[in-house]
Formats: sequence, C-alpha cells, structure tokens
Amino acid sequence: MKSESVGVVKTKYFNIKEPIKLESGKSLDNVTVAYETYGVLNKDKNNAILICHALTGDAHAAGWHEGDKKPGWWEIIIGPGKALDTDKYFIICSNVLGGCKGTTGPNSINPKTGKQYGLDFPVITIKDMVDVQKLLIDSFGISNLVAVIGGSMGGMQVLQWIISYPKMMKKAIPIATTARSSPQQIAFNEVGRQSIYSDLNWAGGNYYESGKTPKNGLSVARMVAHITYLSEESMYLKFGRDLQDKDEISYDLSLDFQVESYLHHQGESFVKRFDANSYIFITKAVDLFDLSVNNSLIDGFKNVESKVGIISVDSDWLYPTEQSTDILTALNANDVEVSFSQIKSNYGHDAFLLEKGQLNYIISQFLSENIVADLMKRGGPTIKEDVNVKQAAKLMLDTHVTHIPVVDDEKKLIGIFTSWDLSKSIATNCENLKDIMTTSVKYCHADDPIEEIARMMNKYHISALPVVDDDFEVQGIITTDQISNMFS
Ligand SMILES: CC(=O)SCCNC(=O)CCNC(=O)[C@H](O)C(C)(C)COP(=O)(O)OP(=O)(O)OC[C@H]1O[C@@H](n2cnc3c(N)ncnc32)[C@H](O)[C@@H]1OP(=O)(O)O
Ligand SMILES: N[C@@H](CCO)C(=O)O
Repeated sequence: MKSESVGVVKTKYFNIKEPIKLESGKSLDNVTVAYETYGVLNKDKNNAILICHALTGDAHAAGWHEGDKKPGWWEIIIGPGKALDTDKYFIICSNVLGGCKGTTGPNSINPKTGKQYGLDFPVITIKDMVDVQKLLIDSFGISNLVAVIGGSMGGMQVLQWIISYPKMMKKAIPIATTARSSPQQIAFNEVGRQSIYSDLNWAGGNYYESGKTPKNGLSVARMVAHITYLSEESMYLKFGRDLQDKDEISYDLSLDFQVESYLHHQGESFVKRFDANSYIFITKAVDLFDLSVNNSLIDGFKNVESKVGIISVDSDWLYPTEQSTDILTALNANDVEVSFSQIKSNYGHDAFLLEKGQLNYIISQFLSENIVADLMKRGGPTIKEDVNVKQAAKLMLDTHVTHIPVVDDEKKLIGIFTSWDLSKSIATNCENLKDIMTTSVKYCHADDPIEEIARMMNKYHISALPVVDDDFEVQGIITTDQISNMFS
C-alpha cells in the first residue's frame, strides 16, 4: 500500500426515501446510492470535492478494499499530498444511478415486483444521475462544493452539475469529455448494445435468474469500446504485430496477435465486474446527453457561475480535443471564468486514468485557491446605518464576527462597522452607528487575486474586506483568517 494512499476504505450506502422524478417523466422508488468518502469534512462543510466516475467506474475511486490487489480507479490523484489532497479536502465519489456497483440499477430489486428490474428499469439520463448525487451531497449538509471533477462520462456529469446547480460549486473540472455525444460516440455504443442483444443468453434482459448471463455479448461490447479508449500509437508500442504465445502464424483462424489476446483479456475481466443491462442503460444515458439549447452550447451554458478548468487528451480520438474547445468557446461566450489544459499522452482517451504527473499538476494548479471567490465567506451579516451601536454590537456577538458591512436599502455597500469602531464608540460615548462606522471602506471583488487582497490589507492595516459585485451589492467578506488558513 502506497504511503500516500488513503488506506483501507469501505463503500457506504445512502437510502433516498422520496421517489426520484426522472427526466423521462417516470419515477424510481427506494433508490440506494453506493458511495465512498476520503478525508474529513470540516466544521464549515466547505472543503468537499465531488468526483463523478466514467462509464464503467464506481464509487471506489481511491484506497483499498480489504484484500483487494488493486486500489480505486483514481488512486493516482487522490490521497495525502496529491491533487485531491485528503489532508485538505473531503472527497466524495458515488456509483451512478443505473450502475451495478451498489447504486440502484437494472440488477436491483424492483420494489413493485420483488424481482430484479431488468429492462423494466426506466431509461435514465446524465441529469438523473446528477440529481441523485445532489441528494447525497445535501445529506451531508454541504451547500457549496470546492469542486466537481470527472473524466469521460464523469466529465458529462460535471457539465450537467454546473448547469443544473450553478451555485453548488466554486470550480468544475470536466476531463476528456463532451457537452453533447457525437454520432460516432453513439455509433460505438449502439454496436456494444447490439452485441449484448445478440447473445444467446440475453433473454430480453431477464437473465438474472437463469444464472447464464450474456457475457460473450458484453465482452465483445467491451472489446470494441476498449479500442476507443486507446490510441493507435499506444497499441503499436504495447503490441505491434507481435504474436501471442506462438512463434509463427498458425493459419487456423485461432488467436494469433498479442493485441487480440489483450482485448480478450479486457473483455473477460470486464464481464466479471459489470452487468450487461447496466451497460445498456448507461451507454444510452451517454448517447442522450446533449447540453445544447436550440442547438447552441452558448445558450446551454448561460447560467454557469463556477470557474471551469477543462482538460483534454491530445491523443483522445473518442472525445477529441475539439469537443473540449467547443465547451471552452461556449463558456467564454458566457463570460465564464474558464481555463483549458491538454494532457500530452500517447495513451488515448484513458490517459485521464493514467497520466499521474500531468493530472496532479494541472488539477492542483487549478484547485489552488488564488482568488477571493475561493476563500471568501459568502453571505454573512450586514447592517443598515440607521441602527444604534448596541444593536450592531449584539449582531456581532450573535454571528461571531468582528466586521459587519453596512449597506443601504438596495444592499449596496456604504461602510463597515468593526470591533475597533465599537471600541471607539464606547470611548467616545457615541450611540449612533452612522456616527462611528468607517465610511471610506475598502472593498474587493470575487475574482480579485488573493495576493492583491493581502497587499491591500497590509498597506491599509485592515483585516477584512467586504466583497461586492458589479452593482456594488455585498456578496460576502474576506478576512485575514481565511487567507492565513489557506497557507496553514
Ligand atoms: C473512470 C473509470 O470508469 S475506471 C473503470 C476501470 N477502468 C476502465 O475500465 C478503463 C479501461 N481501461 C483499463 O481498464 C485499463 O486497463 C486501465 C486504464 C485501467 C489501465 O491501463 P494500463 O495500465 O495501460 O493497463 P492495460 O490497459 O495495458 O491493461 C493491462 C492488463 O492487460 C493485460 N494484458 C496486457 N497485454 C496482454 C496480452 N497480450 N494478453 C492478455 N492480457 C494482456 C495485463 O496482464 C493487465 O492485466 P490486468 O487487467 O490484470 O491488470
Ligand atoms: N475506460 C473508462 C472510461 C470510458 O470512458 C471506463 O470504462 O469507464
């Protein structure tokens, strides 16, 4: 076990009491969500990061299940000192709705029949997956996530999050993904589904009780899909035209090449961990994914508020970089704060699971708290100037703050009342807030760099700055405590 691993972990389960209303108009009762967490949720509940997994992933993103030979699928970036630093963040990862690794899906028991759903399971969408994740996040009492991050189908969930719940996260990191599935991506998934339907054990999806699953069909579906996760270069480097367990071609249509053997291996190991019906429903959800509105991604992304760090892989031909730059263009057109990084790798699409150095560097850079929005305390108390000092002092005491922005009737900043002003009021027997408050108040904006704020605080010997928007309305406050916490 690596020293920087989170160690032995266990999957937990969250049961949703209310029915889940799906995008299709149908609903699902008794939904269970399998999830894992790493790190500690702080008392303010403002250090959580949500991971969204890819097509065949699960909640087990990091650490080791007792007795397992392999760690979670994103062990390379989750753990003490890594980009998703569990000494700093509280990491949550759940198995998607429709999955087969603990969250309700087609292999779960339908409460209405007492039998496994099979194809009675309703068609679900990426939005349905995100809505279920939101209920899980709500159950922790988290009202604002540091970030939502995911690759491939996980990246689709990230993009759905920033549209469905724009105020729920400061940052979003969609990796190797698209804002709408392309005809080529749909085509590959349809071949996979047809391969399952053609299996003699398919039985219309009701194979659970027979004990014989459509594993051959599912294996071939995986073989085709797995090719799209690699690149021609990586396959040449790994296999070339080398033969598998033989010195010469046998001319009997048996397996000859290493690449054939590799794909058989990937197919065989996949069917041990995945359910064919889940594969059908989840690939269908991926195909239906399209965030454009009136065929425009610009319209689709018009409500985004979070800062977005897009990452693509230069050799990814399943989700090519152009689909990431389409997202970049649409977010830019909406004045969203967005950055774009490209992983240099010959691995292809699955580089987001493998390129440890680049992923840790790019993600930790993006997550590093460098603007006011990353540290500020949103909301918080404000006060009108027409109150007396005693009322202001009581509000300070009740809300445990030493600085209260003073606002007019439109919530626009007109001053600040500090504990120093309170001391002055006592020393000068001043009772009216407006006679003692500081009117030449220094302020800042959410997108100001932290370094600039620190310089202002140092220059003017102040320890807090109200944060205002373009209309000068108070959005929150940033104090020296929040800045010093960033370095501690
Ligand atoms: C985000 C998520 O959803 S994660 C879900 C799990 N990940 C995926 O499904 C993505 C699909 N890709 C994979 O599974 C890949 O194996 C990864 C990305 C996990 C790892 O990639 P790499 O480290 O490059 O391993 P690679 O793709 O070469 O596969 C290695 C395996 O193939 C086997 N293999 C390699 N060559 C051959 C061959 N000629 N014949 C048979 N098997 C072979 C190795 O023995 C190894 O076996 P293992 O499965 O027991 O580890
Ligand atoms: N190979 C990963 C990514 C697919 O997009 C998976 O199977 O989930």
